[in-house]
Amino acid sequence: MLPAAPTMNTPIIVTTITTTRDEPDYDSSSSSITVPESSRSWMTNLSFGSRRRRSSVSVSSSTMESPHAKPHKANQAAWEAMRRLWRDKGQVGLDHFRLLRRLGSGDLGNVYLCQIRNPVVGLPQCFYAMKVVDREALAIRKKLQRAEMEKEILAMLDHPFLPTLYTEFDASHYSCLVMEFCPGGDLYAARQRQPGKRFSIASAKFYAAETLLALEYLHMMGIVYRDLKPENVLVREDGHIMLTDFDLSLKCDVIPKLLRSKTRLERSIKSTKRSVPACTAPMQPVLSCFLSSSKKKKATVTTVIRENVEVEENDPELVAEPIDAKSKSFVGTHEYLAPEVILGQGHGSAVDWWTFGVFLYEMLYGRTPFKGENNEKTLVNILKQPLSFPRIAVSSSKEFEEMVKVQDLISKLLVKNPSKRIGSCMGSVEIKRHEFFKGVNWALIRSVRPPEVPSEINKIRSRVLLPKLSKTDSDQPYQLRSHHFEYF
Ligand SMILES: Nc1ncnc2c1ncn2[C@@H]1O[C@H](COP(=O)(O)OP(=O)(O)OP(=O)(O)O)[C@@H](O)[C@H]1O
Repeated sequence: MLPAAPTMNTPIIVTTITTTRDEPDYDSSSSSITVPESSRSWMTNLSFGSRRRRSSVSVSSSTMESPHAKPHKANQAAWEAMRRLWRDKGQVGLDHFRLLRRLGSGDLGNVYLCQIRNPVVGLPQCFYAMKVVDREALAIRKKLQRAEMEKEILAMLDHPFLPTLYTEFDASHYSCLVMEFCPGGDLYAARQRQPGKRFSIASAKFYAAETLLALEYLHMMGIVYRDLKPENVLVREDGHIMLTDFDLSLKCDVIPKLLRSKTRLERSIKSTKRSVPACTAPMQPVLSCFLSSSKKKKATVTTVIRENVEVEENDPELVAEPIDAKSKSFVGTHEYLAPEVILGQGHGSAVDWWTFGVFLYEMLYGRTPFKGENNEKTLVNILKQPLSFPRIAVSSSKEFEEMVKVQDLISKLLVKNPSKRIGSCMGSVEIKRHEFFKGVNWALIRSVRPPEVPSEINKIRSRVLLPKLSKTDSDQPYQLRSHHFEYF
């Protein structure tokens, strides 16, 4: 039977019992939890097995003392300002920041726009996004470990399309995470602004390509994201994307593999007999360059070569996909849930390729593929309904060809059986090779001009016209209490 489906604006009460492993510790004390609806996101987890407690990562010491820990950000003014603040003050706390506006609220806490209180001489005044979570409140709601998992994951990340955690500290019973600020809103809002509330194929391809690279990196780090949707893809100042919100992510071990194309020997064997699938890699490297900084050793790839296999490699490919990850948690957003998540039979990294298909579909068609009249019907549709595409007008034969290609890719992503889904075997490599992405320069995509660069007006709006912190704000649960407003 399907789990109880929540309706909009009502709390979700779910009483599913299952066992999990590799979970970031959700509530295990009760078989029934109430999850307030937050945006379109919801989550339930009911873990009764043994769970590993994860210790919180001290970003303050790991990243700030070592500015090279985030090489992609090393030249950023925002990073440099934070590094100098740390160096000058010896530690960073809430009173070093001026909180300007509330940017948004989620299930775990509030996110504020902020600046360093005393500008660092010689550097531009930078904006930051500070996520503030009330640890005491989260502990009562059995969600503290979700917040800790998010912090742990954020501390690991160093990628152009993922958030940088500049610093973190505690203030009383609040945990504060200082991250990159994205002034361009999210892709859900951006889609609403498009003609017909749909992105053009070119725009969808751009956003999908950048999102794919972010997911690829996460998988290499052993992180199954599990909550892809346009609302979680933010737009940076330069128009490129930043995937955010890691509180539903699953962190697990990943053993990277180096796949090579067929050798002469294998090709001759194949001509007489069907060979093994490509994902049964004959070589298994131990890769350390993708490990978190705390585990980082030398960035080396050691290749273990299977005996009796001819060593002639043509363009070997690295595949680091947490294929063996297994979770039975019921997490995600209704319209984006993968069939295996709904069935509770255990899911792994292939859920991200399913959600990637839904994401691509929504960007192009302005709605998700299996949406029903209510959440329960949506879940039934996901399990039973065949995929279909609405007819939309195309203006040229080139656009028609592109539409055929993207539909083919979506059809391969939205395969209900996860083991037959594109990406489930070799991860992002398979998807990047699809005809739809032909011509995408993956290495230089950061230099491509994005479909929309948030205009100066938008930037000013998001900085100046966002709702001011009000009495109502201060009265809401899980916010900084009034005596903390002196910091604003
Ligand atoms: N770096 C950022 N720059 C700008 N706005 C942000 C940033 N991070 C978060 N926000 C805004 O704050 C809102 C809440 O943030 P976030 O989704 O991280 O909170 P959450 O508690 O994890 O939410 P959820 O309930 O979806 O899990 C987002 O919807 C977004 O609008």
